[in-house]
Amino acid sequence: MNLQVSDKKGVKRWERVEVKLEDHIIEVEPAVLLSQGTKSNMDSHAKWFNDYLSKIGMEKLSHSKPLWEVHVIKYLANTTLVFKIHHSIGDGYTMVSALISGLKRADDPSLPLSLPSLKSSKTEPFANQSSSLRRYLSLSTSFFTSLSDFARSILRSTIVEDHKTPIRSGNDGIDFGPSSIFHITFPMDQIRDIKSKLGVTVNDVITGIIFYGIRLYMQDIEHSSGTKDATLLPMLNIRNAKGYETLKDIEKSKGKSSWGNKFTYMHAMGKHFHKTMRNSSLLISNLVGPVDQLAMGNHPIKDVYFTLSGVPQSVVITIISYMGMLKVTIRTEEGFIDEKKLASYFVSVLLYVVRLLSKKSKEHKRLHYKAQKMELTITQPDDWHLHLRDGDLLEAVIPHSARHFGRAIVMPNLKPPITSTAAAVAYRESILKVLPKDSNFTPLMTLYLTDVTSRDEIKLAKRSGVVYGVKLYPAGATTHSEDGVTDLFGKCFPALEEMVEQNIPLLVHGEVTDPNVDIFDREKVFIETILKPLTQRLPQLKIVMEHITTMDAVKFVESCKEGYVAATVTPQHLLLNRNSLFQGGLRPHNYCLPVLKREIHRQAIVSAVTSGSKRFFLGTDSAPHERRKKECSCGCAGIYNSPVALSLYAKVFEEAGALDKLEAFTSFNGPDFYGLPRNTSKIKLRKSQWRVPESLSFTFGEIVPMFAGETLEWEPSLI
Ligand SMILES: NC(=O)N[C@@H](CC(=O)O)C(=O)O
Repeated sequence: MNLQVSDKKGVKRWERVEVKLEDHIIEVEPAVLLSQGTKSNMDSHAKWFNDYLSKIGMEKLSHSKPLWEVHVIKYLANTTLVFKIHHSIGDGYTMVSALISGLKRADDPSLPLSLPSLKSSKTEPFANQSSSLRRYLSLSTSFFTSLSDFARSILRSTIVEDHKTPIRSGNDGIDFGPSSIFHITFPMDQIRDIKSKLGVTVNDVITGIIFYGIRLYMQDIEHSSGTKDATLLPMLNIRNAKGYETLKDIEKSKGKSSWGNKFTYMHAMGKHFHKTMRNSSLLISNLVGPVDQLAMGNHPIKDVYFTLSGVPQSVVITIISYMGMLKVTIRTEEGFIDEKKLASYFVSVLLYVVRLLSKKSKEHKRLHYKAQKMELTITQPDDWHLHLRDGDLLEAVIPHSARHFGRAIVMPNLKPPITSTAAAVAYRESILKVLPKDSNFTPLMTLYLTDVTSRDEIKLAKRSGVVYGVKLYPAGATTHSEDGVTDLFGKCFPALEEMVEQNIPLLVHGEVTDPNVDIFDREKVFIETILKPLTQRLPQLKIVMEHITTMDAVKFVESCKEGYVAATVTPQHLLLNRNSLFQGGLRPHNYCLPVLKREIHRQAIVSAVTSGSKRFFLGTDSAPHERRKKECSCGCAGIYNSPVALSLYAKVFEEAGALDKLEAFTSFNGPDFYGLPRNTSKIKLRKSQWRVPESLSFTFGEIVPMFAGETLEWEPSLI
């Protein structure tokens, strides 16, 4: 082993020295520290381990001995080895080769290791299309893959410094400052599937996902950062090796790859490189690891990852594949990055790409279907979230729902609210009384949950046969929610337990009411602080998360057990983003609660409903308010969409190339979740243009419908 020494003239050279193992092997006993552990040993170990990595990352290797250390950490039955190796000894490829040389396959030590392919695939269904996704993914790496481009980028960032952004603090001393490390794991199959569909490389896919995720994160933290300079420095495997070589082969240079730090060698401007790193925002490095499980002696290796320390960036991303999984390790400057949020963007982007591609492949089949089908016949839909109001307003709006929908879950937020079964029965009578003649429309009633709703009331509701859900309005969240819940986990808990017994779903307006929480974050915070604990405490409770508006809600619903948690989705949250509130001026008729969100959230919801998942179904949240109550200094929240809802849902599914999924969303998933029979009658959606009226006039005043004055393409009619 060599040690770097300087002679009298200060010239540096390597000198061979004897290795004293005891100077390099450091045994650590975290168990001692764990005696002061907090809530659970596992958590405190993870925290301890993170801090330990941060600490050893901050310590420079001693130059009085060869520049490597192995830290041996024993925790319960597991042993973790941390190899800390100076970059002058070798680059990642060399080091992993060296490591692998001493290891064998866990299943059969006599078999050679297999590596996944890095090359772009031959099967490229979308490769000939000018797919923007493909261009985007390959652009993000090919930008750097030619040496001249890379050199130019190095020169550029040697001189020009990136802006300070949510991913670049620009602080001095990040290199050896404290850091946090966290991981995300992606299945390689998913990455490979994207790679072959787009005809790009695995590197393209990974870097594309990370680059896009980073941009979304930046914009989320500070919207204006979307236009700021942020240079991504990918240090991808440039050896193009077909497989890992043994240490001996590399040493004898028998192999195609030579020992050493290839990365620094390739970029002859090594001395500029540190500056380049300092001026740029993000470093990504990836390695291909073996597909098979490795073993050290008789001990199978569960997990492998690597990271870089002494790097002057606030975010360093290192990636290695192992046993069919891609382990992404994200090392961040401590206290500067919201790592959970960053990780959730990477996951969301991956899911988004997967969905988009699966839709695209189905689109091929559907093109024919779409061209031919100028008329769709589907089972009559139901509306699983509807405000019918009472009195004149009820009489005015009921024909619009009754015309096309078979049933509707009728919201109880009247003045006063429908808090008892007796009130629900009476409200139902008044709805039936004003139904248009010959209408088969069936109102499904709901109770308004309050802090005093009793177990007996829930039992009565079930026995009545007309109540199908209990609505949770957090007090003060939306229109007529003043009498809503203030103590869900306390005063309301017996009623919730009874709902489990009676198999009555809880219908949730999912927003916190804390005025200190930004209005655009209220759904997300509600999920974290209310819904997640609720599903943990009452896993058998059926929950419908009403009118979801965010990617977070999609992820939450998808993470829950199917059949227990579902969501309704409105036309406005599928078609509009928050820009629609301010287009050319304030747009009160696009104001509803939960308020419209960013485009990325809209896209996530569209992907979710058009994916064919059974967890999402139609709920218009059609909420009529008189024009004068919307166009005033403090306008009501609520969009009136009953007359246009079906046309708009059809538009969304058509644009997503998913018309074949429309019927399940409008007519199957809802009754299946509620345990009710599907409708037997049919409706027709004809592709013909019709104009939405500017407003609807009644004796008491006007209501402005959603998309007033606009032309829509799908026209529904009962058969
Ligand atoms: N959606 C709305 O913005 N308003 C609804 C109540 C609700 O569902 O939040 C209403 O009753 O007006």
